[in-house]
Amino acid sequence: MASPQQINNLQNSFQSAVNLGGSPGIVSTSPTQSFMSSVPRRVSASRQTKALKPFSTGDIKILLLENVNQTAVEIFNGQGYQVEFHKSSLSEDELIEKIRDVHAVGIRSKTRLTEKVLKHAKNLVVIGCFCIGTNQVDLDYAAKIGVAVFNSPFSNSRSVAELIMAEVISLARQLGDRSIEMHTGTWNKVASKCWEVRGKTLGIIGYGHIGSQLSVLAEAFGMQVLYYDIVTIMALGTAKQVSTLDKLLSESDFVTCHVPATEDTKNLLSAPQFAAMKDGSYVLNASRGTVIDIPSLIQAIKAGKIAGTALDVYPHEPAKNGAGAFNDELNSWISELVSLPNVILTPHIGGSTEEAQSAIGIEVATNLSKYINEGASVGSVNFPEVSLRGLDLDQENVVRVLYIHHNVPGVLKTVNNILSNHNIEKQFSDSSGDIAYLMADISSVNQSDIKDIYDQLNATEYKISIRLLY
Ligand SMILES: NC(=O)C1=CN([C@@H]2O[C@H](COP(=O)(O)OP(=O)(O)OC[C@H]3O[C@@H](n4cnc5c(N)ncnc54)[C@H](O)[C@@H]3O)[C@@H](O)[C@H]2O)C=CC1
Ligand SMILES: O=C(O)CCC(=O)C(=O)O
Repeated sequence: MASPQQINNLQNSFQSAVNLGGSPGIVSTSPTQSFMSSVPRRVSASRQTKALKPFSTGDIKILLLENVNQTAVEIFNGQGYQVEFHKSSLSEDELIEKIRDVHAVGIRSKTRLTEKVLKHAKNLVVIGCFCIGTNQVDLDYAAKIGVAVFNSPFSNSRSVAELIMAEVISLARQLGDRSIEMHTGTWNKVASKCWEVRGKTLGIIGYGHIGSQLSVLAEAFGMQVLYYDIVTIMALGTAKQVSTLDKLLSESDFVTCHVPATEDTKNLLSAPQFAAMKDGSYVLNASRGTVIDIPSLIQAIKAGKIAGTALDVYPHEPAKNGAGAFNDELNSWISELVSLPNVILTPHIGGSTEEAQSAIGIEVATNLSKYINEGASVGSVNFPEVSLRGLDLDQENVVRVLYIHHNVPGVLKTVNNILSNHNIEKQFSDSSGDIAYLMADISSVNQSDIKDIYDQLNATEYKISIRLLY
């Protein structure tokens, strides 16, 4: 586990890598019982900017599920937030109960934050997906209720790429089967249908962060790389982009999926696609369980068309670790799948390495803290990206207004009218679809003005949510 010093160093390098300014101080969400409490301000030694801090950070409650890395827990504790940590995901009913009062929730890929669940969140400001995929969250609904969602777009990409590379070789050499045989006392020294990967073609569907990392690794093993993507992407090394999925399928010895879960990628590989593949080729999936039609894959393996598969993700996955959790009640075809030769199954561990988890913990917890403390939404996946530079140390009586609103004409006029008794030091506004986000630093604000500003903004017809930081 990383030491506090290592976490500090990693956090510092993360901050400078993403070039996020601002103060590391303590803040809260909206005026609550501690709204007027005077808390000493903390100041960043390095940036010399004023820490925004409206009221006690003890008010900020963070719910962390699915064994989010301890680096995140330490960052949140360091901010003075109240952290509730769970190793596994929760049932929908438990989640609804727990999400009611929290300001932030941190999840990985299992927890479904649906409209039904989010409707029960009364204080929620931000969601952290401590992973790459965000399909488990209703992003549009979250934006609609003014909740920003952050993820970690690439901290585990290398880990996934390395796992896939290991599986490509394992499938080619039937390592899974040989190992299972040895565990049951069977010595089966065979070379038939076992291959080197050198000179073979790897077909990558989705040439994003993971697909492109994998491309480099595969070439280092002497493989040729083809990729198919819906956007034109510059090839790394001597990889070649192909214009159709069919071309990739018909020319590849190994086909691996690295696309997000969307309506378009649902059953991207099904019976017709398996039929289009080379005889004796292999299929790998470490993206999402919806991307491959597994019953059709089972038929293609049984027919001898596909020589093996490595799967890390499934349409339904157990909520927690434990014996017996992966069974036909979860997905009706599991016993059929496990009975087939050269099938490597892993429990969604593509991104599960110490390096990836620690980096993800730091990245997402830092972004969440910055959003809670300063309102900076840069890097959010469902929100307009807005940030303001930090306040100077000597600026007194300054309030930062965070106003999330419907993207309709007339808002700026109304809001600036409300703020017009004060000096607007700086202001930034951006929109994304129906949602817009305005940040403004206003000066010459007395403590007694704050509640009045809040009430006036709260009464505007366009408002989705408001926070005032000072
Ligand atoms: N097994 C695991 O533990 C992990 C799984 N993942 C999954 O892998 C997915 C991919 O991750 P990244 O490479 O980081 O994402 P990325 O967003 O960097 O790349 C995805 C690529 O897929 C392409 N794409 C989208 N729809 C497509 C379609 N219909 N056909 C072809 N290409 C399409 C995009 O244009 C993009 O280039 C994630 O969305 C996540 O679901 C990510 C990390 C860990
Ligand atoms: O590690 C996890 O829980 C999820 C990994 C994953 O699938 C992702 O990052 O999208």
